[in-house]
Amino acid sequence: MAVLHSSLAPYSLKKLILIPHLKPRKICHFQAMSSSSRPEPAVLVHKVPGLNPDEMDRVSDQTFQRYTSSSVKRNGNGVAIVWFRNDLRVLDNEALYKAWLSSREVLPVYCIDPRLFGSTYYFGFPKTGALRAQFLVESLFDLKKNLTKRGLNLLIQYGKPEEVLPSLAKTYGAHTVYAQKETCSEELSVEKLVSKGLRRVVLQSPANNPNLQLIWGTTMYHIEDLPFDISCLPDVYTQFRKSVEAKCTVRGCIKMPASLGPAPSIEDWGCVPSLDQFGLQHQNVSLGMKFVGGESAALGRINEYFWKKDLLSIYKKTRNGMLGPDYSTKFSPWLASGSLSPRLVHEEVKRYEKERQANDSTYWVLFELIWRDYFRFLSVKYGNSLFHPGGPRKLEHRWSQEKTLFETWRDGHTGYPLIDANMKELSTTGFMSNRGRQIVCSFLVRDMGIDWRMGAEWFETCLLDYEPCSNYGNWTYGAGVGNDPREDRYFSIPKQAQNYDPEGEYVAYWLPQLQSLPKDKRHFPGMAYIKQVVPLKFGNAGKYQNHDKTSTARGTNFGGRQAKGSRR
Ligand SMILES: Cc1cc2nc3c(=O)[nH]c(=O)nc-3n(C[C@H](O)[C@H](O)[C@H](O)COP(=O)(O)OP(=O)(O)OC[C@H]3O[C@@H](n4cnc5c(N)ncnc54)[C@H](O)[C@@H]3O)c2cc1C
Ligand SMILES: Nc1ncnc2c1ncn2[C@@H]1O[C@H](COP(=O)(O)OP(=O)(O)OP(=O)(O)O)[C@@H](O)[C@H]1O
Repeated sequence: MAVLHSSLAPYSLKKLILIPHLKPRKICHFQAMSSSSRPEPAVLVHKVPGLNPDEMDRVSDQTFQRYTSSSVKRNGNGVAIVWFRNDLRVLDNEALYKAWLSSREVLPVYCIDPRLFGSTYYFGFPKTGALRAQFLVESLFDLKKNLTKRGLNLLIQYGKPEEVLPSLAKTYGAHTVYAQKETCSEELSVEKLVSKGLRRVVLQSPANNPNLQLIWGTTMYHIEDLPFDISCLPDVYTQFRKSVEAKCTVRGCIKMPASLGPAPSIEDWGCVPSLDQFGLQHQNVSLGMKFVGGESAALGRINEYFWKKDLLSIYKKTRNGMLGPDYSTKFSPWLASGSLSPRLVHEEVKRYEKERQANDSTYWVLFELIWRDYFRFLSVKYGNSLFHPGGPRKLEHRWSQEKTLFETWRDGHTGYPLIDANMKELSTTGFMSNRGRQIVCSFLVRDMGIDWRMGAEWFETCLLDYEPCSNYGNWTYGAGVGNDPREDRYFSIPKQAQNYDPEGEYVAYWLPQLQSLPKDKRHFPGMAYIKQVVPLKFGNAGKYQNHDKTSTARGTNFGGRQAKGSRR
């Protein structure tokens, strides 16, 4: 399978794949592996959230108090395991809550599954890039801290869940493994294997009868509250939104007990791993935004965006921006890892509307979260077709898989500053604005004619907020193979540049060589910049355009899993 980027070669996790139970080297202090022990970068990097550690602790403690109840009573027996997946939080975590209710002791576990550090399906990119891995490490560290504060801890195990969990269930005599339900085939197959592994435990020691309980928890609207059967989910977003808004209510957050302990007695809970244990090298964020992983940071970001800076009240006017932390909520990395519950965001929006103001902007954050729900539910309805070239609509289209051309897009060398700046932001920070994502998607698919799955898989590698449903859902939508009622949604670069970066500030931030140019030349700098690798499909960039068909990058196709892709 082709691995594209020679500098990404150390991503392979051969060591861990060969020795799945490899004991991690101990690094017990987060400082030892965080960027804070490294030299400060020379240029300004915005930490998100921008709160200092004391403020973050205070905000997190206050939010925990608000969503905690002392009146819940536990009435279970024995040991229950919580298998943490993409729900790396304590608040509003139904799997954790149910495990606590049904037991006397809770064992929280996270499995570092080597498959997460393998390759993407068709094109062999790293499945998890270094920036998202760092975000995961920070999230685990924070989860361990928050669980410990509540009388538990987090057992971090190296290996496949289907091997780790049955073995733990047997050792600790657990009656149930609780986990958040996933919806895409890779995760569903792991769920099946875990169930199978637990059944084997029953055969080996019939007194011990552990089973897997999967609990819905990723969306704002609960799947059981939808006003239609999931097989009848409306295909068009607006119909879905109107239907749920009219007929469903968002459930309130689960109030968690103040103490979740005790945990079974375990001598060595282990430490949070460092990046080299995933076979990855630390990547310093040198420009743009550095997101801090974990539930405490997520709660800090809500506080900063809603209450401290009052940005929620102007969200609808700013949300299409591209530069800096303030134009949008930036909740997505925490929502994707489950450090933040969408219901908690909903409840905080409602509290803000009551205590400060309700307007179009406060509503619009919920409107966007409904998009997130929509893509999640679509994955249940459409299954793997979300990942197939023809998408849910099974549309036939001949895509190019030209490697060299794709690489100009991936590396930000297309000759179009708006594309190049966005792609550089993605590889430097693991984030790109929603506006940017739509523009680079349209360019790859419609101007370059490249297979949308190459773009989607590159996003899968890089994004901090990577989440299969939103990523592949948006890519199929942008590529015209999803359920977009508008055919051929083309994003014209000159028009997007004029509307969303009229002064060229964004492109000059990411491409410093443009800073000395007059503002009106920054998007089409002609000879002062790289040659454009392809002409625009609906060009019209007038005198600024510098395309020359002979300069178009041409190269070989990818090896990848061509046959599999093209048969659809
Ligand atoms: C090609 C492409 C790929 C994408 N891949 C992902 C992905 O892997 N993971 C991901 O979370 N989002 C993805 N998005 C959606 C969107 O770009 C990000 O959610 C958003 O930019 C995150 O920034 P924010 O939290 O500041 O968003 P805000 O504008 O503040 O929105 C609030 C929240 O609403 C949700 N949301 C907003 N827009 C969308 C959308 N179009 N689809 C789904 N949810 C949305 C997100 O959870 C977001 O955090 C993708 C969009 C495109 C066009
Ligand atoms: N969490 C995920 N992240 C990324 N991709 C995923 C995820 N879950 C499933 N997929 C994708 O789903 C697809 C499953 O493969 P495939 O389409 O071949 O299965 P299938 O529909 O069962 O195929 P077949 O009908 O040939 O058996 C792959 O493209 C895989 O990458």
